[in-house]
Amino acid sequence: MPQSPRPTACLALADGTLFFGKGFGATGTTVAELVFNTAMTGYQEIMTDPSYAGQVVTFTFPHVGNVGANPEDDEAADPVAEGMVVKWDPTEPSNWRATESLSAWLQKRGRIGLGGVDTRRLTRAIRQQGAPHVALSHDPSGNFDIEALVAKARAFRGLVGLDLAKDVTCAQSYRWDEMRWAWPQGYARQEQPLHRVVAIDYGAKRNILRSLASVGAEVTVLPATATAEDVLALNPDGVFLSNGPGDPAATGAYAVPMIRGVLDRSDVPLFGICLGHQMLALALGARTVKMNHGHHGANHPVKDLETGKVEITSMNHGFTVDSQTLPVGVKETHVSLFDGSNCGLRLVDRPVFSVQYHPEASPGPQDSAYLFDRFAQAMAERGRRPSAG
Ligand SMILES: NC(=O)CC[C@H](N)C(=O)O
Repeated sequence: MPQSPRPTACLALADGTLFFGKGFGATGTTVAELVFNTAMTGYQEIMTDPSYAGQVVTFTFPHVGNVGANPEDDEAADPVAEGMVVKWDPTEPSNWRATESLSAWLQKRGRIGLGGVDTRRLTRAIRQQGAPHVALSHDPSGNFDIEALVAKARAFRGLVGLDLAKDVTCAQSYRWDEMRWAWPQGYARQEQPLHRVVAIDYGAKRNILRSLASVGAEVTVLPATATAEDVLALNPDGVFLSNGPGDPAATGAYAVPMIRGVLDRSDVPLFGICLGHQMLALALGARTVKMNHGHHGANHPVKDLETGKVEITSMNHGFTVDSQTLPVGVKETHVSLFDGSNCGLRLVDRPVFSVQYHPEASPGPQDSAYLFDRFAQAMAERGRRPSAG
């Protein structure tokens, strides 16, 4: 597609590197951390994943925008990522589910897009600099104050120490009652609720809640700041800790006491995903650290250390659990085959476990869906014990 002669969007990295291209979506300027995502499908799910709060996403897959946007693929009510950077100008949608173009969808929801960028060069910069701070600006006039943009990027504080879960969590508790299955074809599912699950929403993706419902959970979602008393008052069969944005150590200020309270005062199975995994690790006494450029994609190989099986996973994280700090009684269960970083843990003596990746996929492969079954099985086993409940 021919490029407009005058660029209408600009991405300024804090080191002064500039990328110009064609703006789409909303106009304006935003500052954020910049990451790249290698998934070949699912840009709408990625943009609406609440874990991307405070971040702009560069898509390494070159064709983005070609299936438009639709009301079914949202992982949250609105896009949460601050903006997106793509190689080509988004094309008109060509898909039977599309109800609007990517550009119109972003514009209505106040999110900025930049197209026509050499995303391979940009991705190399992200790898070398380690998730740089950026200012992204879309202005149809094409008049950019470059120095001001670079200064804005430099002034951005970054995600370390930032609790963003409180910004994306639900305002009040609710029951998940959508009658849609996480895996419409080819995967076993339960039609009747068998277990009561309390899910703490740090920025939960919808397909996680669907996945819990698919294995027979009646899911009550509580806001991020729920206490152990709030959780235990609902007498759950299992507790779930969701994914979410920001620094786990910051969110842990209120999440860790809740998790500790639940662990100390009950024997309910507990399952965590991504931010939930990191906060469970913190509650057990381990440490989390910021990664260089993180893991964001749908092609990350992970080894299950207990079965020896490799699963291809969906990932989106910029912090990681330092496995060297896992205390006695906590077993590392999964590792990344890309860089050996921790991808899962469990308590040796009770059904409390978590993974760094996204078994609900959306987008991504469904290799790890067995983890939801494992959670359901743990709840069923506890229910069979005479002392349970
Ligand atoms: N997907 C997630 O839950 C992300 C967790 C955390 N915000 C991180 O970046 O590591």
